[in-house]
Amino acid sequence: MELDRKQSVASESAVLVGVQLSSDHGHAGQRHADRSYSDYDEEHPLEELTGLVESAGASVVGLLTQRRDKPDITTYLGSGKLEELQMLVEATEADVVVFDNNLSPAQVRNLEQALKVKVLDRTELILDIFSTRARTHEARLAVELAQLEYALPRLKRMWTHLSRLKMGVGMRGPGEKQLETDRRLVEKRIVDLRGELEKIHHRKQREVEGRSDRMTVSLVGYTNAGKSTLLNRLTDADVLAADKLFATLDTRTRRWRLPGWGPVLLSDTVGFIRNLPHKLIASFRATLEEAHQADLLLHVADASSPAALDQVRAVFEVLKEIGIEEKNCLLVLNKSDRVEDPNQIAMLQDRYPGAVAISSKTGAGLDALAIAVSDALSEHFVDADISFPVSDGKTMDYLSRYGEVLSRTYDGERAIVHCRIPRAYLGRLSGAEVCERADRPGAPRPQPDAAAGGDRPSDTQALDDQTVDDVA
Ligand SMILES: Nc1nc2c(ncn2[C@@H]2O[C@H](COP(=O)(O)OP(=O)(O)OP(=O)(O)O)[C@@H](O)[C@H]2O)c(=O)[nH]1
Ligand SMILES: [Mg+2]
Repeated sequence: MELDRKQSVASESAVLVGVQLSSDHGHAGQRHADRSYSDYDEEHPLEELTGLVESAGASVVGLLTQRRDKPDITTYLGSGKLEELQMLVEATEADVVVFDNNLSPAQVRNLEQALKVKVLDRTELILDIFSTRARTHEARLAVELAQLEYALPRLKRMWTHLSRLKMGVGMRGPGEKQLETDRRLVEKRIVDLRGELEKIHHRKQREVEGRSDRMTVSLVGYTNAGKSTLLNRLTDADVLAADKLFATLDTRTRRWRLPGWGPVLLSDTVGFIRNLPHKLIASFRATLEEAHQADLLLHVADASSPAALDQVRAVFEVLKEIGIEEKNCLLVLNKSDRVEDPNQIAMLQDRYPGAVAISSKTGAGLDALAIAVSDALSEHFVDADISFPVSDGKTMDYLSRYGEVLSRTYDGERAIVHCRIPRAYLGRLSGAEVCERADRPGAPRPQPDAAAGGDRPSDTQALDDQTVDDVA
């Protein structure tokens, strides 16, 4: 069933509204739904919303902000501010008003009546962006579920929309009976979608578990931080990276040959955002399965953003919400080439010791990143001499494919291969003798880049990168 929601904002002109609430107001019920503003927001209150609106294909023609203790129950804004907004909408001939806050169905209805244009809140805007980006079957189902769950309490309003559009103002809307039928249809579809997504999630769980003998690293982070660009850079993948919020909605996994260690699996994931609607996170559970089961999370942050600290915090919050905050996690400060304030990186590293500064664009810092990842994963690897009959070509192939072969010697009929390989892979070797080296010197150090800010480690260049899981 397709809901004719008419909520897409593509190619429309938008006025943006942000209401800054005192952070400690005790307005139960609405408190959690509202986004909390930070110091950064006070300076650039609508910058992120502008990015979202532009990513949705609309253009911003006006901005309006207000500070309030708590939202007005009928229109969110105070009455004086609402008049100001009416004038702004008229003057700019805007098609739509987008709120940075989350609105109740009644508030949207009242605002639309007063303003005579479509009104969207932050969640609806994010859902709109997601719906235009979803490519895979799974992502489409996840978005549809989130949209319907959002729409259910708002069905009446949608009908009002349709009646205005199709029958003209003043015509009678649908009867209660029609509304009830629709509500039941939507509820049924929600149940079906949940069931279908649950099945996909189980399938995905088994799929990811099936790879549990491989080292897996997941890229997570704020939307637009550069996760896909980093994946592309490290693995020669061809994943869409774009200066848009929520460019990636589907997980991709590629093989990354970690210099000195051998290949690990690297996965891209959907970006996070402050106050990501809870239902949306739940719908994308299957997509986040990789991150759930990863041996290491690379938390990619845009270090050049003035909001970097807030964004890092927001990502940690979402990780907590989806139950994976305790994971082994390495913070990656990306876009170092664009950082203007020389203290910015130091400030972030001070706050998050061990964070690695890189540029996915120029390749600077990728050697240090490889070392940090090797260090973080080193407990999972063995450094060993593996001996097997010379005639056993299969074992040789296996070691070259899954490990990092450092030397090969022969002793009569036996080959002895010095190799670094994930410990879990050893179980697959039959007929080979494994002698672990006790004096393992920690994680191996790849050669430093020739020039600072130069190219990525040469070891990653001549790879047989392989698509492990292309869900497109
Ligand atoms: N200057 C600079 N730009 C970068 C760097 N890394 C990524 N970008 C740019 O940042 C934008 C976003 O990059 P993506 O890789 O799509 O970001 P993402 O984290 O995958 O974003 P979503 O999929 O939307 O969550 C693109 O325009 C990239 O070219 C970097 O190191 N330096
Ligand atoms: Mg991406």
